[in-house]
Amino acid sequence: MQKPPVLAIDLDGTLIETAPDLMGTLNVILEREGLAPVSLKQVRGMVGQGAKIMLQRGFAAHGETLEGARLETLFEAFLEHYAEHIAVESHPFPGVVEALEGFRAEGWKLAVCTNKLEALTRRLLDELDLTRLFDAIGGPDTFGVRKPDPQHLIKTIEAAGGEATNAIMVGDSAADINAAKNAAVPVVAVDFGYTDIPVAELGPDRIISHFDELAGAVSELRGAMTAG
Ligand SMILES: O=C(O)COP(=O)(O)O
Ligand SMILES: [Mg+2]
Repeated sequence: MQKPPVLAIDLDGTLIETAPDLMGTLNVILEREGLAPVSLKQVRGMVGQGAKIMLQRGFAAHGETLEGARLETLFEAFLEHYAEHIAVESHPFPGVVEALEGFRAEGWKLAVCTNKLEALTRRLLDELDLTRLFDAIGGPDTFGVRKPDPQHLIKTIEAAGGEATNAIMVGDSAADINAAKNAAVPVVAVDFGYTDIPVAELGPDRIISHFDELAGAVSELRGAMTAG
């Protein structure tokens, strides 16, 4: 029997506007270390490779290299503070819930494929009452691989009950687009997320500016898949 189609979706900057809360915690850590806060605009270019890299980028913005034991200590502090402040301002982007409910009604399985740690992802989705929408959640620690490694995407799709040959990825940054390309999964990019490089330069198959454009983009890609 054919497996159901899977929509695998990135979290930060694609499903959820998390930058304000990520910035809040990053700035608490920077202040503790005697450094000035970073702006929301800066943070939007730092997210996508996981919180540890974001923390390093926050220090790099001040010309500081953060590594070794100090990195690990501050990363622990970051996780502790962020877990307690994960849904202060974070909220789904407009149209997310309606669009995803539409896909579910049509028989799609939905999966989150994120470089945010799985426990934090679950906590955030629980707080926003969104966990119910997803058949699988794959963080970088769930399978021990992280985007742009294609295995992160492939294993997440399989955990949702599907297969990579019958799936579509939605994301906001190079990690997402490259993971999808590496897995030969068509990819839709949102242009309102977090990336230091404009998504148009990263070669996604489609670009959308609102979740109400997702169904149209996906059916175009499905048409191309069956035609090809
Ligand atoms: O935590 C991050 O930096 C990135 O998370 P994302 O993969 O959901 O964008
Ligand atoms: Mg993202």
